[in-house]
Amino acid sequence: MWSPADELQRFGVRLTDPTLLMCQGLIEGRWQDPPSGSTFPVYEPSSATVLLNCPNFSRQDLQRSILSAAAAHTSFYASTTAAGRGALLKKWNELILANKEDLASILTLENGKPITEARTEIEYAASFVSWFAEEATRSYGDVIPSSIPGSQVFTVKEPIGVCGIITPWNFPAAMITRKVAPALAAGCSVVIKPPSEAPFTALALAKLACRAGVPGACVQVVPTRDRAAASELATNPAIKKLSFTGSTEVGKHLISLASKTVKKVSMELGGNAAFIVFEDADLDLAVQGAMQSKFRATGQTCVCSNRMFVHASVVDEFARRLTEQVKQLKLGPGHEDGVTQGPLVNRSSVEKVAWHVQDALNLGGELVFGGKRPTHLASGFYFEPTIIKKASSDMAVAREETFGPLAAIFSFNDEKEVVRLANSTPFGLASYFFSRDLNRVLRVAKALEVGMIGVNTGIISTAETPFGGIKESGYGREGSKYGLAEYQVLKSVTVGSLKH
Ligand SMILES: NC(=O)c1ccc[n+]([C@@H]2O[C@H](COP(=O)([O-])OP(=O)(O)OC[C@H]3O[C@@H](n4cnc5c(N)ncnc54)[C@H](O)[C@@H]3O)[C@@H](O)[C@H]2O)c1
Ligand SMILES: O=CCCC(=O)O
Repeated sequence: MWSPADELQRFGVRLTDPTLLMCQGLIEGRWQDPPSGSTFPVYEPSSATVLLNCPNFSRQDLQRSILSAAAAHTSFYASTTAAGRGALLKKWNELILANKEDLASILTLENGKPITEARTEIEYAASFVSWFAEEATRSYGDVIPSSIPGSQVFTVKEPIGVCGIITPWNFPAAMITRKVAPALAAGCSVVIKPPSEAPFTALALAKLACRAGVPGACVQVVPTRDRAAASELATNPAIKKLSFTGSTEVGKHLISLASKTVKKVSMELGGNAAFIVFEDADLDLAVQGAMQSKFRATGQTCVCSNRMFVHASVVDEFARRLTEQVKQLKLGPGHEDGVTQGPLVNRSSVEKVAWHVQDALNLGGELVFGGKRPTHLASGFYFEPTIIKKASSDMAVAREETFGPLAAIFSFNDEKEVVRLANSTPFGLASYFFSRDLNRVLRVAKALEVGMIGVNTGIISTAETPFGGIKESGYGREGSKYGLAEYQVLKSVTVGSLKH
């Protein structure tokens, strides 16, 4: 009998557990097809061919999913302790790690990232599950001395209810677990609308959650390509919390929809990270940080450095050393041995990078490396890792995130000037800077208007670090000791008329 996993053999991939690849949604606790029979194609980015067709659910399907998630939430919370939910998450974490190779294979096929990076993402995704397995049991309230004689005040934290989860394609596993794990830890149920470019990793993760013992109706996954249908998660009154990761444009639209029913909202939106190299920096460390923060996921992360500001006295040497490193990158299909840079996710992403490069060159930028689509990989969504010097504020790359492998190098002369340039964007997600001067480190860290800063490092993403932005990069924090509260409400209880 045909199974979706058979189709992967066309791409040279065999899963150890073929049942992880699901071409159905998980609704009302059951794996099912859309009543309409509708599907949409999901592409394999290195060949630009159809990987598989995914079920395309409707607004009505989302409505029944939300209804059943509401009933499931009530019994889930009533029948579990915090320790019990922690145990379910621990089991889920073990299953994710035990199935890392299959999950990474599915992720690479739908997203394009190299298999080594996909394995790292699965470990990163699992780290949120194990983190919140522990946090579940550390959700403390307060006892507050009352100003009213004979009264006592205490607080409890309760699950907010059904959560709508909408995630992007660039981290098909980690963006799911960073939201679902704290929601389940708090005792909520979730309805997930996975990215239509990469829905199969989310479905596989949900399958493992069910195997771990999470009730299917508490972790529903409803793929759809219909944006109007997906917006049900922002409008339906039974959804009490909307957690969205994606572009600022879509985030703003969803905030306005969610405001009609005053939902609690978390928004992890776009960035435009500055990466600053001061004259006193360790240049080799700065180049290493640039490689980590620029070329991870082929430049398609919200925390990717987008504008590299390098002090004029070291800019040529920095560009030379960066070019040496970029020459070592191997571009190709994610499943091929030794590949370090995969394709972009789709054609429009390639067009955006090509446009940013052309615009920079038209406005006086100097091409140092790359700059075009590679001719030997013409069939996929590829763009060469690219370095441009002499970037300036009038270029598109200065205003918008490229979301691709373009390192645009600007030069600067003094600290105040570069801090002003770094902050001159509506976005405020992440920044990086390199300096050996402790006073400068503290001064600049204070002055940068972002939610996350990397000092002398290009890696800032871990389960224990609060993840999130300010300004138009959003609000709310994921991961860390703050992540659980996003899925809880605080209730205060005043007990009066106490007799002594
Ligand atoms: N801050 C963060 O943590 C973070 C993390 C990853 C990505 N991002 C941002 O995400 C963007 C790239 O991802 P993308 O292209 O998938 O973003 P996107 O905003 O186009 O889509 C994100 C998700 O929203 C869905 N969606 C789109 N329109 C919708 C609508 N009208 N109603 C309901 N759902 C809708 C998409 O199908 C997808 O699942 C970048 O801007 C990136 O910076 C931010
Ligand atoms: O793309 C944004 C998320 C990436 C990360 O968690 O480091």
